[in-house]
Amino acid sequence: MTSSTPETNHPDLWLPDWPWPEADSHKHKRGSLGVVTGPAASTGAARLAARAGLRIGAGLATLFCPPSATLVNAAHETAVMIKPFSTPDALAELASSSKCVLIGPAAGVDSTTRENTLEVLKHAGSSVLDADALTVFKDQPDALFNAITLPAVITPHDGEFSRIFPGLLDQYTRAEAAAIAAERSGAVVLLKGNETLIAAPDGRLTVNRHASPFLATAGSGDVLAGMIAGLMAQGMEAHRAACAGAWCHGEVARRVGPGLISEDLPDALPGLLSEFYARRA
Ligand SMILES: NC(=O)C1=CN([C@@H]2O[C@H](COP(=O)(O)OP(=O)(O)OC[C@H]3O[C@@H](n4cnc5c(N)ncnc54)[C@H](OP(=O)(O)O)[C@@H]3O)[C@@H](O)[C@H]2O)[C@@H](O)CC1
Ligand SMILES: Nc1ncnc2c1ncn2[C@@H]1O[C@H](COP(=O)(O)OP(=O)(O)O)[C@@H](O)[C@H]1O
Repeated sequence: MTSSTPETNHPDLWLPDWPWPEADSHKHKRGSLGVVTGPAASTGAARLAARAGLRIGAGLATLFCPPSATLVNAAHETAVMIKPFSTPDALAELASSSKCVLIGPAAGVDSTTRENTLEVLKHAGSSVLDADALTVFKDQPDALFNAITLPAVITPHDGEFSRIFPGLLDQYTRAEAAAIAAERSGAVVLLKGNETLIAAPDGRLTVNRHASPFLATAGSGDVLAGMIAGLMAQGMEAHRAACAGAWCHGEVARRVGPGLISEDLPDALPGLLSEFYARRA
């Protein structure tokens, strides 16, 4: 493959397509986001993501959780809704009524996550896969790639990337590796790092350097996945949503600065979004 030169991420690439609500909008029109949680002791990551998705404008955000996790989620959430499910079939039904579903953060590395991920890919309008939803396919990445037929974004860090695309980071530059991964998987691939590469299967390739080292903290990637899923729930195209999510994630991190914990990121979005809103044509 020839050397890939990525375009630098900037609001000009995606702000014209920002999904602002119309005067006659209502919550269902703004788009519904589902986020799958792990079992009772592993629910925080999905909650971070769901809050980020709601803050970035999804009209509805719902945690889809195993019954054992209902109470712990309910005890934490107010605006985010909760729907328990017991089987992959039941998750398929919930996913069918969602414009975008995010699965992976603290989902668990087991056959349940694998089955649930395949149902999400088949039934949700679009999907974002992160963390354990990628790791569970490390022995059979083609099973994952073959299931990607609808718009999807995958958001691996280097460890997760190497599990499903073994060897690419050793043989190629990060930009080339991301581009090959997007072509191979059929998903938009967002390869996280201090420089984040965002590659689409159609060849678009973007690098995001608008970030902060204070993002090196537990849960910040979960928030990023939630932001991207929240934009896709509102109908934003997958590569633009990934670029917009990465830039906004970096910007709110810069605004929070030292002392940042991942909970701070969603709640810093309204200030940034107000500035964007004032700038719209
Ligand atoms: N609040 C919550 O509930 C939170 C829950 N979370 C959940 O925790 C689960 C585990 O997720 P995880 O990311 O910590 O570990 P995982 O991918 O299983 O393996 C880690 C190994 O991968 C490698 N590695 C290489 N590059 C890397 C990189 N850039 N960043 C990180 N690792 C990198 C490195 O190995 P090494 O290269 O050092 O040999 C490292 O030892 C997952 O379900 C997640 O969603 C978190 O989101 C936090 C908030
Ligand atoms: N040194 C850094 N500079 C800029 N961004 C960083 C840095 N370290 C981590 N990040 C960003 O923080 C996020 C971390 O995501 P991830 O590794 O999935 O963490 P978690 O699983 O804890 O949510 C990614 O968006 C990554 O790009």
